[in-house]
Amino acid sequence: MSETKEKKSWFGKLRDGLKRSSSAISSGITDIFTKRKLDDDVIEELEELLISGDLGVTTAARIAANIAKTRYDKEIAPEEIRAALADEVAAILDPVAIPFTLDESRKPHVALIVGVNGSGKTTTIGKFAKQYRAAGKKVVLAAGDTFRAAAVEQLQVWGQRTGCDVVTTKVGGDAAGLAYSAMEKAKADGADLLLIDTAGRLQNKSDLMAELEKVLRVIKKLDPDAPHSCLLVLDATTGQNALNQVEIFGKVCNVTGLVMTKLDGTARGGVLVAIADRFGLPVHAIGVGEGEDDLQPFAARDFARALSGVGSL
Ligand SMILES: Nc1nc2c(ncn2[C@@H]2O[C@H](COP(=O)(O)OP(=O)(O)OP(=O)(O)O)[C@@H](O)[C@H]2O)c(=O)[nH]1
Repeated sequence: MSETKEKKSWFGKLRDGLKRSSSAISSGITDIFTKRKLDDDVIEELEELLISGDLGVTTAARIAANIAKTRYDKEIAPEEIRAALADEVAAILDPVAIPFTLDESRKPHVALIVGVNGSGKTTTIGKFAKQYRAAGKKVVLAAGDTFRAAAVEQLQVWGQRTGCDVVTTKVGGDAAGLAYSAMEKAKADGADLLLIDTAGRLQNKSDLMAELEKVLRVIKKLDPDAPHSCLLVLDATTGQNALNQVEIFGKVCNVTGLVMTKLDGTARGGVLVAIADRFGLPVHAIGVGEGEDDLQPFAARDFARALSGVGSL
């Protein structure tokens, strides 16, 4: 496939995935801006539209004000507003669109994957494993969500599918001990990347903190610089709650980057803009489906255009 065709199909997929997020914003813009001058009422309506699209109160207000700056008191076509919105959103997202990179000097590069239950951690690990295996890297997976037998099995399936060894322990086993064994194995095998799955139990915060802290302590015994990455996986469908998750996990571990999953079929994709604006953490990748190829590097401008409904009419 040519590069342009590949890019186009990826943009098409992103646009389709974000359809529910973008159609409300896009048709809302048409409703607000058809045959009306951009005055204070219109600015307020635009702001409300962006808030309902999960962009967050502060971010929505700033974007609406920026768009109004050079257009006040003029009749503006909806397409121009959509394009201006895409520019504003891209300006927020551009600085955080940073791909996940493997530190080749580490053997292994240790990445801890955190996030609440069901956010898509295991699936994301599988998708990353596939990408790095395809690039010829040796990858080891650690089934650190020892509480759920299904989570361990799910990771084993990904291991088989991608040709990666999976380190497991018995159900209910010690997650920190498991992480230690996985690191020993990854080191002995000369692995390039160790992806450690963790249990996500936000409803029981103190337990979660204690367990993650223990995992971190134990990993550092084998490599004081590890984990070299701590990736927080966020489920886009949780909307504004994702902001709390960034705060809570940020208190437990030094989150180095974000992956946002389930951007397909949610109307809440705008939350990524609110998160980028508030925390400025790198967004490495986004998930737009359950399949193994549905994890894509985060492309700020494409996302901004898809979310704003540019090019979809
Ligand atoms: N539509 C869609 N589904 C996804 C995506 N990523 C993950 N899923 C699905 O979300 C569900 C939960 O994903 P998991 O990877 O099991 O989530 P987890 O965070 O490991 O969950 P626990 O093991 O319960 O902590 C699964 O059914 C996945 O197939 C995505 O980008 N889009």
